[in-house]
Amino acid sequence: MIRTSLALLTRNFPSPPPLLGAAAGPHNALVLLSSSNRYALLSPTRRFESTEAARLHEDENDGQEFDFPGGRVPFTSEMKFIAESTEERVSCYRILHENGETILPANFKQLSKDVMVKMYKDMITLQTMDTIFFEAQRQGRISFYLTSAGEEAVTIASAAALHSDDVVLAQYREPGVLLWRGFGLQEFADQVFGNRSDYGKGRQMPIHYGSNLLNYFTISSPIGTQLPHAVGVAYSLKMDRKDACAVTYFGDGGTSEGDFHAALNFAAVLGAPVVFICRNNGWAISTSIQEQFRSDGVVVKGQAYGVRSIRIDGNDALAVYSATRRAREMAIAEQMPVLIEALTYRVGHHSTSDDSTKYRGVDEIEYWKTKRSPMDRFARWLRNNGWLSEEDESMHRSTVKKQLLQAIQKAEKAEKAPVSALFSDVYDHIPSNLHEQEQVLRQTMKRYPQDYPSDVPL
Ligand SMILES: Cc1ncc(C[n+]2csc(CCOP(=O)(O)OP(=O)(O)O)c2C)c(N)n1
Ligand SMILES: [K+]
Repeated sequence: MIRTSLALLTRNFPSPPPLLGAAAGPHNALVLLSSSNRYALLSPTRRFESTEAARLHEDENDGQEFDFPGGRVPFTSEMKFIAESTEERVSCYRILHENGETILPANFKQLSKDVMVKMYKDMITLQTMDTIFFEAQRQGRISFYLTSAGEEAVTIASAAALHSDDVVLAQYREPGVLLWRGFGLQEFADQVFGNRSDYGKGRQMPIHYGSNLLNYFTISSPIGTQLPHAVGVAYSLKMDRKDACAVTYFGDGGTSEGDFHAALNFAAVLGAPVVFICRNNGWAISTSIQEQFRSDGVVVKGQAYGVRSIRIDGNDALAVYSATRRAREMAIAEQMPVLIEALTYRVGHHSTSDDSTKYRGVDEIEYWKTKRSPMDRFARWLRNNGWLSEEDESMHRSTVKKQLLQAIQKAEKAEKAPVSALFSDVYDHIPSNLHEQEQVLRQTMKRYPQDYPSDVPL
């Protein structure tokens, strides 16, 4: 098999790149790795072989259908364009009523109390972090912050459904996932204060968290870049035959980036085990979803790329948890991507640099905050089950608040990373142009000390 494919490769590439190895790829295709880091996919499937049998069949059915790569295509004499939309919108999977009662598939009682209670407590922690860090920014102690308010269930309930080996590539409004995985309050505080203990050594804006230990790629600001990266990660998990998947998060705005479309297609074609989770929260800064797309949201885009998809109520923690768990199982067992569109709402401003009342009504925000809160709904269900008491909840709230204030004090006092850290960690041997830049920076800092922070060690 390998020999045949190598022969094929040699035929198709006049001077093939030196081969480093071969591995089984999707649909038993062979993946050949070359030293130029390119690979060729040699599919053993009969793509363009319109077989004798198929041609005979065509004759038999009077030319009613024909064989075309991908399957048989029926003919029609009716000139019919595919409609730009369907009459009915794609329905939304939900299992928890606003009143905290489940719309019950009976087996739903199988949920673990510990997992469910931790989910809710992490939502409270996230909410507390958001309140305190937001205030710290308003007090001028940190430069920037961005909350997850209104989207606590999407991130925390989905994180709870994953395994720790699954690799997460998030946008920026998903610290809930990191929190679920065990990132500590001190680690969050060190990052937003950009001190020496921050894993990024203060080189990124606040909220650009990352953790090697917790399989969470460091956030990068440009919208959508994490999507093709996630497909690459998933494909590598596939090649290593790992029992894990990649999970990537993004907003509705992110789906207008080319990277979203490239990633979906790339994932479908390669059979990459990746779960795409779109937080459709209604707004991309000041751009509403009515201005973002004309389609029925995001879920319908999956099918066009050959990706199994579901729309869920992102404010129903149980729906998020169960759909993510199932999506993960399918992605790994069937080695394919799955798309989840979670309908939710960004209750807070886009970030501390935004005032969202300039472009949306206060009524709309209030409605989502009070009538459709993901936390209130989930808390009602937990209380109905006798799994959570008001005392537990308020105790957790005050403990977290105290711990976070301590963490902030420590993070604020901690030394910043030295100037040299700006130039390290990318190259093994620092190139000469970076050495020059470092020298120029140091000279400028000496000449204009008033323009540079005094707490950064030289
Ligand atoms: C490539 C790129 N274009 C524009 C921006 C500026 N920008 C930052 S956040 C954002 C909105 C993204 O909205 P969405 O993906 O819906 O996520 P949300 O903020 O609603 O969670 C934009 C346009 C950016 N960071 N990167
Ligand atoms: K990104």
